Amino acid sequence: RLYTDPAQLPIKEYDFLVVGAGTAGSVIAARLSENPAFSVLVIEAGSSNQNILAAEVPFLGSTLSPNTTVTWNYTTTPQIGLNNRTIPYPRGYVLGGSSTINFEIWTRGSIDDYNRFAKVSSDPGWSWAEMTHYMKKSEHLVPPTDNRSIFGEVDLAIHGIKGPVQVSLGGYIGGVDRRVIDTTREFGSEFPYNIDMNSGYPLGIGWTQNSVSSKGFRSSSATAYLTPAMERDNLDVLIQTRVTKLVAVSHANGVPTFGQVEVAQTPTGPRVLFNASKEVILSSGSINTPQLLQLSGVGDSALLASLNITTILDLGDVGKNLSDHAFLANHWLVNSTSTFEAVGRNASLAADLLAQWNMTGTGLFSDPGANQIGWMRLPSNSSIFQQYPDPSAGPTSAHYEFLPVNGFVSFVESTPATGFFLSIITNIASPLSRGSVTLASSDPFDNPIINPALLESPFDQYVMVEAIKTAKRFAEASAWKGYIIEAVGALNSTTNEDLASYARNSTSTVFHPVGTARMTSYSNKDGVVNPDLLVKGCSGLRIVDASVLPYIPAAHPQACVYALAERAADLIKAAWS
Ligand SMILES: Cc1cc2nc3c(=O)[nH]c(=O)nc-3n(C[C@H](O)[C@H](O)[C@H](O)COP(=O)(O)OP(=O)(O)OC[C@H]3O[C@@H](n4cnc5c(N)ncnc54)[C@H](O)[C@@H]3O)c2cc1C
Repeated sequence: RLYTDPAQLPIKEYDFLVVGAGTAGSVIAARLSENPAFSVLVIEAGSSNQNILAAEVPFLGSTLSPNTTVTWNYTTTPQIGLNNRTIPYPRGYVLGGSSTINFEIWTRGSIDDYNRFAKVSSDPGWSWAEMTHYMKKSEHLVPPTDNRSIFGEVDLAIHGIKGPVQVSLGGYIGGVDRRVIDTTREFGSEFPYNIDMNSGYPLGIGWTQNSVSSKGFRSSSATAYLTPAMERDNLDVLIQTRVTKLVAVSHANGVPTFGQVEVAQTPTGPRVLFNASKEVILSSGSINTPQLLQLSGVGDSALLASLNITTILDLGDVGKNLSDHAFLANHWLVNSTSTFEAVGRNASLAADLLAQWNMTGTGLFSDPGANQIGWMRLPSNSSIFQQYPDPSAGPTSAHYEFLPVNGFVSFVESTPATGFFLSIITNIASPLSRGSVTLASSDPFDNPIINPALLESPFDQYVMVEAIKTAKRFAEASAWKGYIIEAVGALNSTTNEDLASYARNSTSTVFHPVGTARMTSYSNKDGVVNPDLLVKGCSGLRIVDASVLPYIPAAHPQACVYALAERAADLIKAAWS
């Protein structure tokens, strides 16, 4: 059942308390409540996901960020790698968390990404071979909204067909799609066609899969997992309520046991306590999970002391190791009048597209907007490897990503009033830079200090310059002749130095922070959680969200987070069966 006020809840003790009904938290709440013997309360700071049109219409998803009522309106610290610019840093503040506001791209990552998780945790359960079960368990591959034949655009054999999240190919083909595919034919050695980047071998260019249903709706962890589970008597969902502290209820031989959370609805509102008889499961995401740990006395004791917070558990890695994907949209002026600008500048066309979506769930608005993705590596003899170690997980993991879009995309500048555009977005897929999340104060309603360290490492700057040069080569294929008019602005630069300067001026993020409560092996004293995701050095507290990933996958991470949460649910069920 859904509650909006902690005072309404009939009971104050549950077997499991889940902090955050986001991507991972909703999976955990839904899977644990499958066992009627378990009672589960999930507490979400944000609002319900119901009746939010832009959270349903795939094409409108990007309008939910930043600075809306469904996002945590965070901003980064001045970024050294970005000429000291600050960047908006939204996270979902709503049931479903970031899966309700994200751009719906569905990529699993590579074999090497998962095998590295298994290696650093000494747990083969996190390997690609073992995790494919959970990837399939979370997804249901469905036809695209245009119902076209997807033969040759996806490998049906590798996908789940019964999972909660509906996954489909973009349902509106037009614009630049054919030109992108034609480029893979003409320049096949540099840009090989990849029939399915979710096979574990993502390198090359292929069709994007999205968390979008066959009826043209966003499929989020709220719609796919939480809402159906809320009919159960043993699952309660409390929204508009922030967990302000995790409380240790006992100590034995220096080991604290967590079993209580404190919640509040406003900074000065009453504090209410809930008890967990089995576990508290922290699923607040890569920013709020380390924030809440630190507020609760779990973290670097020197930092906590400086904020007058008593250390309960000295874990120096809390909030460290923040890894994110730097994002740069490169623009070309094109000879077309049917790019996304046509919709942005024509209210009656937008209204018609919305009406089409409303009536039939089809058309441009049923498509998130980027129908192909490319994953690329630097050549293995790149000079940069003489100075820096290769941060990628292995030869199947990309160093950078390509995202061609039929219009002007930017998180840094607004769309020009005239002209029609092609964007080829270049993202750093395997960054070397590492940032942090630290408390600004001991007030749980204060925003934490977020430093994703975008392009801070010279390695990442080098990769971005190589990615831009590759995008320019891509745009030279004959498929673009007569279509592309010219590159826009500093993209025209020809020296590495000028391209690096352009990158520092124009890069932002694709909003993929992970790693701030990283998983390590049982024998490793560093790290925050063990391979079973229990917090080191205490009992009763587990973390299940993107913060535990020790490295960022070379992929948009939601599919990885769903699979992680599915396995975590099995681990928790097994621990308490
Ligand atoms: C704008 C944007 C676009 C993105 N696009 C893509 C994409 O296209 N493809 C992709 O794969 N990934 C994308 N991502 C990333 C992806 O969505 C996230 O990596 C993933 O959803 C993270 O899941 P999570 O469970 O760790 O955290 P979240 O889903 O963010 O869940 C955390 C939840 O905890 C709640 N919470 C936090 N603190 C508290 C507290 N103190 N008390 C109670 N509740 C709390 C939050 O409100 C939230 O609901 C995008 C992210 C953003 C923000």
